[in-house]
Amino acid sequence: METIKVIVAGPRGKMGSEALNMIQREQHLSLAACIDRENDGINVKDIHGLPDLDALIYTDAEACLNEVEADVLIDLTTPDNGYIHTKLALNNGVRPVVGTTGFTQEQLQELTSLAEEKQLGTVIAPNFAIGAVLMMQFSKWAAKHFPDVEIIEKHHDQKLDAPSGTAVKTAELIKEVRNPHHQGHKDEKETLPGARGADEEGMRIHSMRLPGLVAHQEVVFGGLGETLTIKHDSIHRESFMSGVKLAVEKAVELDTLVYGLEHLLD
Ligand SMILES: NC(=O)C1=CN([C@@H]2O[C@H](COP(=O)(O)OP(=O)(O)OC[C@H]3O[C@@H](n4cnc5c(N)ncnc54)[C@H](OP(=O)(O)O)[C@@H]3O)[C@@H](O)[C@H]2O)C=CC1
Ligand SMILES: O=C(O)C1=N[C@H](C(=O)O)C[C@H](O)C1
Repeated sequence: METIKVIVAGPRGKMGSEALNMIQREQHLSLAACIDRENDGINVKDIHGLPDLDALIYTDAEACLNEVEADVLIDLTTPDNGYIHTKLALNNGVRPVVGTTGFTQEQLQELTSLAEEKQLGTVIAPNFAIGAVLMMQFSKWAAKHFPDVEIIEKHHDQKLDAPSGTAVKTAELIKEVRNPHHQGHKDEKETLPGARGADEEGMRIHSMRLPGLVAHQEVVFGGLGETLTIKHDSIHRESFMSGVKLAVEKAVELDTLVYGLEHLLD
């Protein structure tokens, strides 16, 4: 397999540092550069806590994507910056692999059109953990039989977006098989606003944020005299890295945008 040259945006972050470790472990991946918010021009290996990899850090994303010869950008930053980086990558012939969540539907549509226009493989995956992808697929299957469903996602308290990208994607998959309808009593009233969570075509989504959590989701279905709970827990961010690696390998073969890792699995 040819070496794939990768730029990582957000190298000091919880996910970005895991991605650097993964690149260091994989012989067919090499780090071409990093996009960070500080330490312009410094080598990655000179930053305490980051792996011993030879590549310059850029604080100017545009300059990095313009100057550095790279095949793929892995973006693990924030919703606003991730969107800007993805557009810059596509406009500079670099294939984006995006784990960053919190993009709007309009942004996703715009990026889909841009990837198609440029014919550049792009992977945007709200969750790279294989177990989470299965949890979402199982939930879509269950919703055919149990149309009353609530999603409870639980994350660490540094998370910027709510609901999580995974919860949004789960709801989208369920909506493909579930007819919109109100859940709960027709005269139900919230005495504390928000008590029933977000309302997505009648399906409720609840977001919990606490220190100590990593990334967890339960999809609870209710039927006559029974409930079904489909649950996934990421207890370490290593759980996402086999999916990131797969996305990088597939991005260089694709010529359109793929939204969700399920499209890359057998
Ligand atoms: N798809 C998936 O499987 C997963 C996705 N995620 C998503 O990945 C993203 C990152 O998560 P996480 O690692 O936990 O978050 P962190 O806050 O730990 O990391 C984000 C990093 O991005 C940096 N950053 C912010 N703006 C820029 C910029 N303009 N240029 C370069 N770097 C920037 C931050 O720097 P600073 O510290 O200076 O602000 C920080 O180091 C989130 O959107 C999260 O939802 C997370 C886990 C799994
Ligand atoms: O911010 C996180 O941590 C995570 N974000 C993604 C999301 O929004 O779904 C994936 C995973 O849940 C971890």
